[in-house]
Amino acid sequence: MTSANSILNNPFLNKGTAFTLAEREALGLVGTLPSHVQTLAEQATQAYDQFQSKPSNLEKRLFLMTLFNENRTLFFRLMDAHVVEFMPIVYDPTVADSIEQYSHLFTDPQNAAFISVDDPDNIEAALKNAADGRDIRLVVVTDAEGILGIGDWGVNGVDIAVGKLMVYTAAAGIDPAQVLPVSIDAGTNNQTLLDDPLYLGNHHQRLTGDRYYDVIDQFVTAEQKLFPESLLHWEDFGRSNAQVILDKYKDQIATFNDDIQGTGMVVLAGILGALNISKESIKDQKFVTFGAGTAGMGIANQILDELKRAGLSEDEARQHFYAVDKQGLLFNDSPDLTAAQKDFTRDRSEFSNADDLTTLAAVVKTVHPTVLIGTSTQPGTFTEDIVKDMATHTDRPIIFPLSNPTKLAEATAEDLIKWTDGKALIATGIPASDVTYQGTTYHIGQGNNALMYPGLGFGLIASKAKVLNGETLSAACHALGGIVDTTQPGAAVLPPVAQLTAFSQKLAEIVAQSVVDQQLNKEPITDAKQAVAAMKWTPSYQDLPASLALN
Ligand SMILES: NC(=O)c1ccc[n+]([C@@H]2O[C@H](COP(=O)([O-])OP(=O)(O)OC[C@H]3O[C@@H](n4cnc5c(N)ncnc54)[C@H](O)[C@@H]3O)[C@@H](O)[C@H]2O)c1
Ligand SMILES: O=C(O)C[C@H](O)C(=O)O
Ligand SMILES: [Mn+2]
Repeated sequence: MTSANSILNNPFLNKGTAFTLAEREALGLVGTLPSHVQTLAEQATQAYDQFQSKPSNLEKRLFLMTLFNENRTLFFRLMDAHVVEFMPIVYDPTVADSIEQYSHLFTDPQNAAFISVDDPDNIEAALKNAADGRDIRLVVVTDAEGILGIGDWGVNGVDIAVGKLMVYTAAAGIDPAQVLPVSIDAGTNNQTLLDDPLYLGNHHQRLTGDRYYDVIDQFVTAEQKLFPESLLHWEDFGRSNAQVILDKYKDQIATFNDDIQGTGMVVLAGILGALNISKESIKDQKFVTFGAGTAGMGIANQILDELKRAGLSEDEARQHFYAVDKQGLLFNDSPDLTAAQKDFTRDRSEFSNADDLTTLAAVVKTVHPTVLIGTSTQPGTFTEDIVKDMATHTDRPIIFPLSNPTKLAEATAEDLIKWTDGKALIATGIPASDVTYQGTTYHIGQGNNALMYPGLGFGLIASKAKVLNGETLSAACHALGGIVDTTQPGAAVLPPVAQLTAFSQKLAEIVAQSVVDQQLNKEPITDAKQAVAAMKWTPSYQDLPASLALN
């Protein structure tokens, strides 16, 4: 006989006060709940009132996480109704605050799997125990070396995996019982954590080199063995590991790196949206990527792919890029280039002032970019001078300050609109309010991979994709075209988060169709759209089998 507590404490089964009298009778719950039976809608109203009474975003998040820990159906019902309001609370930017304080605020492991590099023999056991018999189709894993732009947060970073998965369910409708957040605790180089007696992770420096990659490999092997139908999503790994890991597994299994590919997709989709507004061709653009790290180079590669699809040769396409990092413009003789950066360097002989190109200001002044992307983690670096300089050489400058969270953004949307007299076509990493300037209201798209990865991932899972390739990524980037009415003055370059559910569904269908068209599905599928519809979970209470009481 299952005890009342094992049902009430199981967030995938629990209905709380919504258990009917008959269910209470059948499941051994009589007398364990107040008498009045509520509907899900009534529970949602009560919970939303409590949510609103919380004084800060972090407290709002803690309240929502309590609900999430207790009752997934109720949590997602509420998120469904308030997605625009909840996104910045459960996800970026408030998730950054919760990560920084994770060890001090800890109350619940949230059904995540915690893998320690000090205990490699138990990797499979950790995944199995955390899954607890659930049919896992989606794993988000982080080692938290590069959380957003706030650096190394060790085991605290598990919250980003939990947060990304919340967005997956809210946006695309993956069943929350089919997902697994995973933390790989490889140690941390964050001295504050190492010095903190309450820090919940391994108190030692990060494991590196072959021993680290061996742990990653053991994790992938166990993950694929236990959950052969799952998609593996990598999040916030460090710059020196993210691309290496992706390259190792991308042709073997269904996997993607969100910071590289998810970000590349949302930026290309945003640029396509911007070019729809300006009526320009992508072949006429000059791209400066400021912050040539994991995201910056993922973006450059996705745009490069688009230029080649538009008919440019590899060499011609590469001429459109100027990658800027700490050293300034990256040249083929710059020291300390990463493997990804080497593909996007310039030759000093192209510039009479090559030695002066050590700052973003000098690069913009010399190159006259039409598109400026920020993934540098350096706040305020898109200065008024730089932006005004850019705007004197192009009619509709495309400017995406994408560094997260809020405190790290290269510029605010409001300043960019003001400095360019309303000409800039903008997307920001975190949500930005509308900007009203000289009688026009400008809507600001959120250039965050959250617009893309739920639909991408769901489409791959629903179509049982063997791998994700460039063809499918490209199809997904073009999927959002037409959703925004770009003829409206002040139109955003990307669709609003308010439509997240609708466009994630469309994206998933396009991704699944691309997989099926290329015969990359592991099992036969006759109708990709139908496969997506069949996989979709909605937050409503299901009848619990009476057999639960007899287990
Ligand atoms: N909006 C989105 O969807 C999205 C997606 C991914 C990453 N990001 C943001 O982009 C930022 C970078 O993330 P990442 O994963 O690429 O990290 P990363 O560490 O791989 O890359 C950051 C790069 O910026 C460079 N940099 C640091 N200081 C600089 C300076 N003063 N001038 C020029 N370059 C400098 C670093 O050398 C590094 O190459 C983060 O803030 C992250 O939140 C946003
Ligand atoms: O997590 C986000 O908000 C986007 C992105 O993956 C990031 O690392 O900043
Ligand atoms: Mn990320």
